[in-house]
Amino acid sequence: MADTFSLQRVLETFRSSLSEKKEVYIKYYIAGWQELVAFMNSLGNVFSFISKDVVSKIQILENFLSGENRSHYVTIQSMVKYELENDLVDLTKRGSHPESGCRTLLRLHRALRWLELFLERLRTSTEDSKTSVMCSEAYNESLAQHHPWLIRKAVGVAFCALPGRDTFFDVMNAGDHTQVVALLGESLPLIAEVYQITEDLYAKNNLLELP
Ligand SMILES: CCCCCCCC/C=C\CCCCCCCC(=O)N[C@@H](COP(=O)(O)O)[C@H](O)/C=C/CCCCCCCCCCCCC
Repeated sequence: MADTFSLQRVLETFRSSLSEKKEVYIKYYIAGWQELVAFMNSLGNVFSFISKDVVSKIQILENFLSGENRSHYVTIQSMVKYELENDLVDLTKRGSHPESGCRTLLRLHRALRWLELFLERLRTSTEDSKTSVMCSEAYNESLAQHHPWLIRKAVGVAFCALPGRDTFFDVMNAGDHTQVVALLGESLPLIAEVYQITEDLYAKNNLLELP
């Protein structure tokens, strides 16, 4: 991973995550999240409880990717098939498989929806738009529905420490504001496609509420 965040690289990793058959490569999906975590770390310690959670989930998936059953963890589709066929997923309450690939990836999948909603707000924002408002609106429409009160409160506090819109645009390292907006316009359909493919797969297999 490079030192400085670049929106272009996030776009490339999510683009690489889609196979010709429209399956999602876990390796690149994780790489996209690693880029985003690097960005979040650059925002300061107030976000460390969030990035630690993402890093631990990335680590769980990386262990599957390099473990003895790695051939089943190439795509999200192959992972779901393998874990379901071999009863490796806690479907209704946490039991012998508390850290299955399916439930771990589901947490990142829900966060991807937050990202999509937030970036769409950023893309269409105006000079006086507040990142904290855009972030919390996107959060309330997505992840918040899956988080208990205490987490929602902590996340609300963290949002207040977000830098302004101009800083976000600069940190993306994608040129001037017009170029950033154009790149966001290119990135969002890709992120949305990866999200939708995963959502449909999880819905088809009744995996959207894994404990
Ligand atoms: C393109 C540049 C601009 C955007 C860059 C954004 C970078 C964001 C990077 C990561 C986003 C956060 C991902 C959060 C994943 C949360 C997964 C989750 O829901 N975990 C909870 C449930 O897990 P289990 O307990 O069931 O294992 C866990 O309880 C949560 C813990 C921490 C709170 C997570 C809050 C997420 C808030 C999302 C907004 C992040 C704001 C970042 C600001 C840029």
